[in-house]
Amino acid sequence: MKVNGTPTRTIWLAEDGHTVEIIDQTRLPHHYEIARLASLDDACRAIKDMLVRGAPLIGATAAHGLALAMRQDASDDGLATAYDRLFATRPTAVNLRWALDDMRQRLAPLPADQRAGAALDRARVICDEDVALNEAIGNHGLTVFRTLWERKGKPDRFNVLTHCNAGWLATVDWGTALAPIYKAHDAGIPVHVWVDETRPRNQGASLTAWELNQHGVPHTVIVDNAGGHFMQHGMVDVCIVGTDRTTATGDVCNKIGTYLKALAAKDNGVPFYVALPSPTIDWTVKDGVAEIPIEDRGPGEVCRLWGRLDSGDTGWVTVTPEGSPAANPAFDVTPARLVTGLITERGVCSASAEGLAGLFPDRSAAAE
Ligand SMILES: CSC[C@H]1O[C@H](OP(=O)(O)O)[C@H](O)[C@@H]1O
Repeated sequence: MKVNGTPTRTIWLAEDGHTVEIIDQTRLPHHYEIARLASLDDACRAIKDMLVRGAPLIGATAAHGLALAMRQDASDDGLATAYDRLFATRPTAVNLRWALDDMRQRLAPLPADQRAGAALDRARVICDEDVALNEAIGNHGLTVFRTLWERKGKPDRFNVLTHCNAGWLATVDWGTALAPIYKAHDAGIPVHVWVDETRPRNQGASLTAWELNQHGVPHTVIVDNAGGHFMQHGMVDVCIVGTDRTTATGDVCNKIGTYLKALAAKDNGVPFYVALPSPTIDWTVKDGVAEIPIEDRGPGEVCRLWGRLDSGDTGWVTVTPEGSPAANPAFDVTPARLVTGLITERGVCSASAEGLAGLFPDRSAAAE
């Protein structure tokens, strides 16, 4: 996508041909800053501290982290250590495991002196494939949105509600849940987006709103608790979210609060779609609530907010009393029964084992 009219991605190879540059998402929306990753340590910190975030981008950054690690220590021990350190950064997004497993199985058979080059080549392919997957999701999602909009008589405003940030900032480019929004907007469908702020890290207020501003998409930032109210009043035509891990049976793990949005959508007859690139499917898991590890990011994100102060400086504000405990599960699981459909790069299917097996017979069979 574009930033101030200039095409860009969220992660790219620096001019030196081996270090990596990223958009530092902890500084948005008030500062657009580029950070450089030159080592395995840099890549681990970028993922853990959420300079980069979003399941596909976490995977892409981990792939580049392995490539940086192979320049430092391409031995078998070096590969194992890099895999383990990157894997330990964040537990929920399955793209992290997918990318690390993909890289390891390609690097392990190689002589140590070939690993750094091969890792960089593969990391580039993972990034390019992510862009293609997401644009395909955008195209399939456009068809869903156009059908819904036409069924409503082509109103002069087509209201889409989204949670967290599953835009191009969560991927290498295009995004997943926002890709259909961009495609619909560009196709002339009068999209308006209700942007859930998404406490505690405010990925919606800080990142989705920033993205939509950059692309000129009409939107309104709302508190997380307002979505059900707008649905009750007929002001939401469709919900679309991303996912960090979707099970082989269609249970969807996503940012905390997604489950509550899906419950409200079900209660109000609002279609609830999930944008799902196939590397985010965990074919080894069937019961999302029981089996998906939910990251706990600690009380600090609940007790403090980062933003621009009235003075114009940016900084932290504490919003809870000293000594009040806080709980901070970063994700929840929406059962498949609450999901209208999964929008994948291969098309749209029901949130079910049959639906996913129908689109991905090769992957489903391999997981049996
Ligand atoms: C397209 S994946 C986006 C996904 O990742 C976000 O989590 P985080 O910002 O903590 O990495 C959120 O769950 C989004 O839906």
